[in-house]
Amino acid sequence: MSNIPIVDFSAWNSSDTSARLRVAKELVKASKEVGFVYIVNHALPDALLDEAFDWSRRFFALSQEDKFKAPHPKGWAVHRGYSWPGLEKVSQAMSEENDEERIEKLREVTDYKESYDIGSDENKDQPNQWIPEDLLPEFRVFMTRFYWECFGAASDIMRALAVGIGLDDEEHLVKRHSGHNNQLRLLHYPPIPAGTLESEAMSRMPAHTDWSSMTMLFQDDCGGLEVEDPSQPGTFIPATPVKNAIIMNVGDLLQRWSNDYLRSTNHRVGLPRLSDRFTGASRMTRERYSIPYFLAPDPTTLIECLPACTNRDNPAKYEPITQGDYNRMRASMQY
Ligand SMILES: O=C(O)CCC(=O)C(=O)O
Ligand SMILES: [Fe+2]
Repeated sequence: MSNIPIVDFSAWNSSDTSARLRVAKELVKASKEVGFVYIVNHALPDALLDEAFDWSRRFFALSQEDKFKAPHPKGWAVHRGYSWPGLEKVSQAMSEENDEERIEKLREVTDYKESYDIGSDENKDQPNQWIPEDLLPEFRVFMTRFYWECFGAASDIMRALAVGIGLDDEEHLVKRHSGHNNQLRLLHYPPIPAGTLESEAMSRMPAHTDWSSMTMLFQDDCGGLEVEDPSQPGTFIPATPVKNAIIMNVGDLLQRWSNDYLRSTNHRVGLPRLSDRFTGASRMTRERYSIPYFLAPDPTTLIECLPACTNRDNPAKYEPITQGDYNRMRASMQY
């Protein structure tokens, strides 16, 4: 079993003030100490999550030619549509001088995954790249609904975080997220010979932090997600799949916003954990599906130290920055 705390969210939507406060405090304690938490008894029905994974499987089962009808636009400015294995390279790098040479080096190990990114249709800066409707009828309708259902659940989590941090206004964080700047990502890690992961010739997803405000992650039963142990840097603990739980993690923006009170923790995806991870002579790993939902404030939102996270003895550590500027700084290294 892993050491990632589990928070039962059912009391959050009750009228019992002290039970609500308890949920909020538990959530913030986990976000402070580990940066990752399983949330159970949340607002998203099991059937909805099953359906999301069904659609994801159907999407990635389309032919390469069909998936290429909604390609991720070239460059880093628009993060929507289909990314084929090897296109994206996750890294911790920040944009600096001599980027080209550094990006070349980073790309030497391929991330063996494919993804499809979806946002709000009203976000004109990040136009969705839908596949033609007849290829997968109702896919767009479902994903649009799922996107907004996820935002509803995320809003509850943000309210609980605000209360747990001790902000006067429960809506403080929600008010800064209209929902139109979030990103829903379908991820598929195809089967791969275990040896190529072991020798690090390829990776599923190397260690990184998210630059969201927070992320909700859904995963299938394959396993492989690992979280850096805050008490032992460099050691990773498995985020064992818990059916229909939301794995919530704090992103870099919320860490910065909270003056490092909440922790944005390194995580990665490696070999499946389960005993049935390999098949055949070439030791093919199981394929894996996951669905992260990255929450981001609106681009003009100024990320400046939350009032409850600073005092005379603990001054603000970071300059205020808009979400847009921060995102540009990070995203330009990714594609
Ligand atoms: O696939 C996963 O479980 C993790 C994905 C992830 O960390 C990310 O997309 O940032
Ligand atoms: Fe991540």
